[in-house]
Amino acid sequence: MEPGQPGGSGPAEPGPLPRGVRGAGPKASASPPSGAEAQLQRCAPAVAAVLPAGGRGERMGVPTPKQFCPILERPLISYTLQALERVCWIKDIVVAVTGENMDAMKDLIQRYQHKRISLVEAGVTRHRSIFNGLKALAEGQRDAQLSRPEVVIIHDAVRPFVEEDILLKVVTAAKEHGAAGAVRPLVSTVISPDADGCLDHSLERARHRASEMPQAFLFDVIYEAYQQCSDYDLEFGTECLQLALKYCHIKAKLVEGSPDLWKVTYKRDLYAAESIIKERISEQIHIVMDTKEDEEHIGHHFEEMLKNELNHVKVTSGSLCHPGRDLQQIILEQCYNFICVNVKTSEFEETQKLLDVLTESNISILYPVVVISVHFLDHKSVPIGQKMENLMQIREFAKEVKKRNILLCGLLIYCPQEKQKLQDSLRRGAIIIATLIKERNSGLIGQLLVA
Ligand SMILES: Nc1ccn([C@@H]2O[C@H](COP(=O)(O)OP(=O)(O)OP(=O)(O)O)[C@@H](O)[C@H]2O)c(=O)n1
Ligand SMILES: O=C(CO)[C@H](O)[C@H](O)COP(=O)(O)O
Repeated sequence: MEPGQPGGSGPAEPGPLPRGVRGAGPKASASPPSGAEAQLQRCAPAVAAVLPAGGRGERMGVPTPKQFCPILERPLISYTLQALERVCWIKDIVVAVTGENMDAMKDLIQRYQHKRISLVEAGVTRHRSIFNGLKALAEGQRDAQLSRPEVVIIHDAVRPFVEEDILLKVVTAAKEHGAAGAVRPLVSTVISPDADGCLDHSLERARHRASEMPQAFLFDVIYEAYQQCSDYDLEFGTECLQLALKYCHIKAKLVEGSPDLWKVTYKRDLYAAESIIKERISEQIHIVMDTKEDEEHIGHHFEEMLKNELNHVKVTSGSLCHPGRDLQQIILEQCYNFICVNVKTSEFEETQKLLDVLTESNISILYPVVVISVHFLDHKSVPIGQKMENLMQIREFAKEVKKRNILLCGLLIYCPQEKQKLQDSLRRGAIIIATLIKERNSGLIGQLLVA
């Protein structure tokens, strides 16, 4: 499966090529390149990325280094790798990891099927870790799989929301200026204290910027800078752009980045990152119904209700047994939320079919997929005791599919004959569904909620 953006709104589409950047979009790989593309590819620089991931995350205050802290049960660094590897014109991604985390990193690469990754040993400071990554590229290490790139991107492993757009901008600017980096307006004013802890002076906020990542450099420039720089720089420096200026006289081009480029540093940043990811993977819901025949059935009113109530998300619908919108296509679009509306039976036949398709697709490797099996309780239903007995099987199904990162819940909608009361039940059902999808709470799996 091709990884997409971190919780992104769509599949990993290759973007435009930076002027002179070698790329291999679907067109380039499927058919011979056109004249212009071929020329572009010939004069294009090779681009690699170095990700320092050897820190201890002391400010986070937890024993696990923050790059390995789980977000929706997947380590933070995996989201960053996913964001970089979806950019097809980045040829190699070199990650600097400490010896003690090397095996964990290798497992992670295998488990989440990351591609184009090489590992190097981290250094005791961030600059030393980056330098180790650059050396591996310069020397074409890793069994000659790596080659010296023309442009190198440096990006912190703990900034998971980096988009292709900003990578393209910094690489293009680096090609022209020698170095480039993403910046943001300052949130707070920067002040200098004197030796007594009193205000010495403050900086004019509008004239300064916060330096973020990604940054990009002509490889020869940054490698030279790291070779030249002092032990003091390697020990206490925090700014790669400064090294390029100090040792190679290259004035980096500063590029405005998005607010999502912030660095996960404190515990609250993990919660913020989780919220962003949850929001992004909740943008689409697909409804599957076990019949399309009985147009008057309550199931169709419920589908309408969902479409009205969840109007901030894209709601699509289809059936597993009738030709309609192809489920495979929906999965390719990276939909992570499915509602199975069971009209015909009180069994899980249709839900089971849906779970089989989802399991086979591997879509849940990267994000937890929510499946809600909806059932109706009306005056025509089989005796309630029997119905409940059937529905309680959901516990077993849920336990089984949780192993595949699928979160299955049941929803029983009570259907009184009075129209207004029925509408209220359906609306409550829609609200429960919206909450289950938004929260993605694995504590609720296997529960049968009643609306
Ligand atoms: N010796 C180090 C120190 C830091 N980093 C990496 O540099 C990035 C940014 O550094 P920072 O946020 O300071 O990370 P930590 O050093 O882990 O955090 P802290 O300062 O809170 O300990 C992180 O991806 C971190 O893993 C690294 O590769 N090698
Ligand atoms: O801020 C930065 C811009 O250059 C770097 O991204 C880096 O994260 C700084 O690391 P540290 O928090 O260890 O100083």
